[in-house]
Amino acid sequence: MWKVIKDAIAKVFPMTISIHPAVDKGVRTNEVAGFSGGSLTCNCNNDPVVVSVSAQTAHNHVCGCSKCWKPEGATFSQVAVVPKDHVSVEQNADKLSIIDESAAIQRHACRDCGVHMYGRIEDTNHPFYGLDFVHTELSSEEGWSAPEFAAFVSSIIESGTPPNQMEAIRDQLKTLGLEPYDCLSPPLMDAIATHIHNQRNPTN
Ligand SMILES: N[C@@H](CCC(=O)N[C@@H](CS)C(=O)NCC(=O)O)C(=O)O
Ligand SMILES: [Zn+2]
Ligand SMILES: [Zn+2]
Repeated sequence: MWKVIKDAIAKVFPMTISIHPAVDKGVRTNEVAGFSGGSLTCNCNNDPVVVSVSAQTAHNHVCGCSKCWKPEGATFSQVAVVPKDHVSVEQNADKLSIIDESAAIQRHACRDCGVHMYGRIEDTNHPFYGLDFVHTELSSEEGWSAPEFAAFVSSIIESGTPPNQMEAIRDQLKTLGLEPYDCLSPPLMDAIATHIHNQRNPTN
């Protein structure tokens, strides 16, 4: 009974949550044509890890999965991809360690502040092999590609979001122009399925 009342209250008075600081006040589409990257810096005050990204990112999105790094207070991570040959660690590489060696995306995080500096796929058969995952909010440069959609939205429940807030959160994402999906966006899911089909049906 109490749950029914709580759900009814949540419906009438939807709470707005912090999706991510980069989008909470509206998605800023300040992408610059010809933008060619910048530096990502971890949150350490001393000896920060610095990673150079020498290309524009693609498929920027917010991700609700429990594995992607989120800034303090954010419910979603903001994450984009870039060819791995355009990612290099410039300073304090010794502070990096891989969060989970068995994960498809090997997230290289700063041991001191916990920020994930880049996620790399080592499996050459993976659909996204060759792309690194990066959080462009760690850069002071302006011009990065803007987030386009929200991925793994239902997964925020795994990190503690009450299920009765999901409808309001999906509405909040839609209002921001970030279409919510419970996995990746249809074009990316199609790309994954195409890759799998082609692997199973080699032409030569
Ligand atoms: N429901 C899971 C979803 C995890 C997941 O599949 N995350 C996606 C988006 S980042 C992925 O591709 N993960 C691969 C990996 O973490 O290696 C969770 O929240 O932990
Ligand atoms: Zn750090
Ligand atoms: Zn994720």
